[in-house]
Amino acid sequence: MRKPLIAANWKMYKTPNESLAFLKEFLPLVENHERDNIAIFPTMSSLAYCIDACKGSRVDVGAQTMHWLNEGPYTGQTSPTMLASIGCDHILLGHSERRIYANETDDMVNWKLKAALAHGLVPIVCVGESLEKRQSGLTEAVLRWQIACALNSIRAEVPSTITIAYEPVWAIGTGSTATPRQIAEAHRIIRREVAFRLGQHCADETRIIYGGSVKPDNISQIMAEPEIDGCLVGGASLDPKSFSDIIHYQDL
Ligand SMILES: O=C(CO)COP(=O)(O)O
Repeated sequence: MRKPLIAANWKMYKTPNESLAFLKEFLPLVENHERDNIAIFPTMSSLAYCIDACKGSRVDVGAQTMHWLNEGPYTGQTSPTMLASIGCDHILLGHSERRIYANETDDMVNWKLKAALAHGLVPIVCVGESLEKRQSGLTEAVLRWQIACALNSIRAEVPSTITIAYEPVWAIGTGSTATPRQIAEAHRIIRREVAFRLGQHCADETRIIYGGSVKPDNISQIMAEPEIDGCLVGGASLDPKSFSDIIHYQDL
């Protein structure tokens, strides 16, 4: 069935030296951890160093964004070919901070998802409603729309490599985590939409993870919901001990 994924999104934190110092402490802490997949998403400048440092470990490494084309006159961009060529195997797509601050549209997320699948990168597609949309009763409409756009003209593949991250914008970096019930409800909406687009079999295999103020002290309640297949952690993943505690939540 769906093996959980616990992932760290480091956003714009950590120089290469700081990333390597993190890994030096963190990798021994998760050496024998087999229950979950583990991934880290460092900044572009740390990516190649982290890929090298994680070789032979249980930790996968991905980029936080990419362009959808292989090359071209696009200053500042990195292509899927370039990521694959340095051994990068995961890619975060459509994070709300990219949608808000880099004007990433639903169409771009769809193009990037197609490019990721074509290059064998494991995509994590982020969706989630703003506080305003939730308060207007539009959570379901937003989630269905974002999923429908992201999956537009994508063919179902079994086994499915697509992971969806439900990240309500109002819970990111705010300390106000969504309740396990709210998360489970959103995950059911997402899975129904994936089933509608790609078929039930594919939807059953699609991992849906949660992100938004996940911490060592709330991870157990979140993971207790069977709908929740893992977490995407921001702030609390920057410290090796804290991220390791999140991963080992069942053992603490
Ligand atoms: O955006 C997130 C992960 O992608 C969540 O960030 P925080 O865990 O800092 O709320």
